[in-house]
Amino acid sequence: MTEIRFEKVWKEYGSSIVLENVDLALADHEFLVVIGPSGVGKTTLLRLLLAQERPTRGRILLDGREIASEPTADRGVVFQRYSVFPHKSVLANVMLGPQWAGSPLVGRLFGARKRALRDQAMALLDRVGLAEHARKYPAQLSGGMQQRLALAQALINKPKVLLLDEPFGALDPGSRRSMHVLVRELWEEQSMTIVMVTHDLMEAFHLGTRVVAIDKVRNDPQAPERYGATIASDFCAKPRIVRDSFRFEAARLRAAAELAAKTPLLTREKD
Ligand SMILES: Nc1ncnc2c1ncn2[C@@H]1O[C@H](COP(=O)(O)OP(=O)(O)OP(=O)(O)O)[C@@H](O)[C@H]1O
Repeated sequence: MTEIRFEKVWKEYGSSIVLENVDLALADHEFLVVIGPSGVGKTTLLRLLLAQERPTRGRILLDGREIASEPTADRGVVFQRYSVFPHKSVLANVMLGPQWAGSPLVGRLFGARKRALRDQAMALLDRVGLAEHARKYPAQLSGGMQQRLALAQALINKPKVLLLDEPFGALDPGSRRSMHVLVRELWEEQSMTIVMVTHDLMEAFHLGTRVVAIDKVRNDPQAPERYGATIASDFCAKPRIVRDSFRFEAARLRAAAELAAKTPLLTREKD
């Protein structure tokens, strides 16, 4: 069970308000996609969930408890790029997190523990289609393969929540499609909650069980930092049985068209 709750969350940097009064409740095993214009605060929302940032007001609860002030293994993350270590082999990249967690002083495990971790990492690499590339280095992999590696790296800790920050943004359409399938399968198999940021509206509605748009509902052109962004619309595709029905498909297309009609909301660049 993993429930996430944002309660009147604000994030301010000095006098600049990035997020204001964000209220959001996520049920267990939700696949939430967050969309919104560039610079509005989507990554900030993810960083708050990761505990890389603290709310300046309000609180974030994970299963009823305020989230730890340090990032912990129950939340994995995949960024658009650069989330793998270039000087480590594919296999070593996947083993790295648990090695540091199991041996904080030297970052290495030995004997049976190391063998068990290696088996686990190889099984995961097999699952994401990289088993035969285990000895290669990230620079020898395609962009799509590097993102598969980043996924394996995040999943080795069995996170309750997987955070994806535009994970497919740099991929060609073919790699994107195969990553969509993989992420949906992993989400089903591992019963995780996923929170993903994307700029791609169709991707959002294709993958998510729920899509929220964040934007500034109040705006002061003279002082753009005076107001923060909050949840501007929330499309919930539930119950899940409806999700795959024609009725859902019609609703999904309608909602996507409505949001697309608000194109300025999604394409407006930061002033
Ligand atoms: N550490 C920080 N100090 C000050 N301002 C910050 C800090 N981190 C983020 N911001 C500001 O917060 C705002 C939101 O940034 P954020 O990266 O969350 O936007 P985003 O919606 O993810 O943008 P994009 O879609 O372009 O990636 C930006 O105006 C950014 O300059």
